[in-house]
Amino acid sequence: MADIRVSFGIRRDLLVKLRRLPLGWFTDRNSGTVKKTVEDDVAALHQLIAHSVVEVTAAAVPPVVAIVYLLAVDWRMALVSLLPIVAGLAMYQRAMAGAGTKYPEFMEWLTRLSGAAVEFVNGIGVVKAFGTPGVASRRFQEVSRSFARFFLDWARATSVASVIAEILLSPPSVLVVMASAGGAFTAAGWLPVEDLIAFLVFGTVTTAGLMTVMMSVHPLVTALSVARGIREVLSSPELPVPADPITPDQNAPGPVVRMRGVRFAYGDTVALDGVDLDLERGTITALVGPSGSGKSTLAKLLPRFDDPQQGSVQLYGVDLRHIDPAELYRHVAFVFQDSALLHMSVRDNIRLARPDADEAAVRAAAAKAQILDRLDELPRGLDSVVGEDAELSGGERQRVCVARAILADRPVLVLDEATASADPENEARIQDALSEVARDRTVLVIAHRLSTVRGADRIVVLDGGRVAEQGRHEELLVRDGLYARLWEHDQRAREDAGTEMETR
Ligand SMILES: Nc1ncnc2c1ncn2[C@@H]1O[C@H](COP(=O)(O)OP(=O)(O)OP(=O)(O)O)[C@@H](O)[C@H]1O
Repeated sequence: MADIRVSFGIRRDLLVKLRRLPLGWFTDRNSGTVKKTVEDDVAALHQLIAHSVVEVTAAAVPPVVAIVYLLAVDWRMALVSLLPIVAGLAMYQRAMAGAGTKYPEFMEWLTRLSGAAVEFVNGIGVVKAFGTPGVASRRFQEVSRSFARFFLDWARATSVASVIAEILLSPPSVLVVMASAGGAFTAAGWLPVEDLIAFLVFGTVTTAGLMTVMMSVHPLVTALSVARGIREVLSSPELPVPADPITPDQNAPGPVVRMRGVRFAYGDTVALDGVDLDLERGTITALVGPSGSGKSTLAKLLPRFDDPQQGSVQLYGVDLRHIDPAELYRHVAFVFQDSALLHMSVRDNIRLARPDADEAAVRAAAAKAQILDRLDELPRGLDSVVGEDAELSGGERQRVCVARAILADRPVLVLDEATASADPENEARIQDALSEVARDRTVLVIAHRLSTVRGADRIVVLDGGRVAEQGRHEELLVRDGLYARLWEHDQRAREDAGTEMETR
């Protein structure tokens, strides 16, 4: 019972914590890692509390009693009999040296290995289509090879010591030592024969029990590393929640979103360096810029994935840090590349924010997101379940997320345009979906392909974490700066892709 209470308590603390952590914390970790901590790791701790502790205690009692008894019978003989055990434990200690650091590393390798395996399996479709099996399996092979190297080195370093430990601690070795020492003691007249029998009978108890104790050390080491992981989650810094939250007024004059002097760094990497940005009511603002220029970092500050280290992000003139998070999400919706679909029907996925939305509203949102016809083609239409019979491409999944955002009907939307499936038809659909979404809304879109956002009200070009230039498409082309270069590059890539399609 105690263990169930403890596991339940830890899980509850973890879930409360997860609700308070900034969304940015989750983007730094994949959902597998979070699940592992909450479910698997807590289960491992349960295993420890429920089983290992009891097992270790139960296994330790007989040898301790036997040793005390033998010491009482004849302390000199008892000390001699303990020699192989002391030597065995010393060897074992040597074998386990470094396990405290090696074990977490071993667990990390397992996570990496399963990640690479999942990637490999997921990529099999592409492999079949393009016929380059070597490329896809290479990463998996590399990871398994490095894992094998790590494991062999570790095993080699410890195997001799652990084999000697096992031999020394095995009942036959103890018996051999006891029989020869006991024989000598008896011959010298130091030990009566009946006491020698007591030694031979109870002597093996000491080592058999110790072996069980040592077997249980393995789950103990696991549990310690698990406990470390859980502690790390529980001690991660939370997003400060305002004591006296301010409710923003949607009708406040001025821009809907205002960023001033925003600076954000990941450790030493400065991602944003003094960014000023206004999002005017009912407009689409496109963020463009070379890879790594800070687009995602900037966009994620608006739904408060993290707080900037300097400067401020305001919604209707109120700093996000003064707005209650639940209130913030009544105003701001977001669709990022990794926006997840849940394991439920497509319909329930779309109406996640409004579970009572009727069929007409769900279909209207899907139509606006340019995904309705595709969903109707699924085996069970909108009843099809994601992960079962609703097989959707990356771009399609994202359009389902857009439908969800449309139905949620928040006045501000942050959208990271899908990089996947860049075919012209998809592109046209994204553009249509965007103009639907933008009706009466304030939209910030990260554009990976400039052609989808040439109609945006304002294009903000980021470079090295700063706003390099901003304006409408035509204005920026005339300036002949970074945007003009990116545009030219984009056009050339499209032409090349077009030629490639034709020659196929
Ligand atoms: N979680 C993170 N930890 C450390 N550095 C990060 C992290 N996320 C981004 N960065 C770094 O911050 C900088 C800005 O990254 P960001 O992802 O915002 O750029 P981006 O313009 O969105 O790039 P892309 O177009 O490739 O998605 C880059 O130097 C990037 O390497």
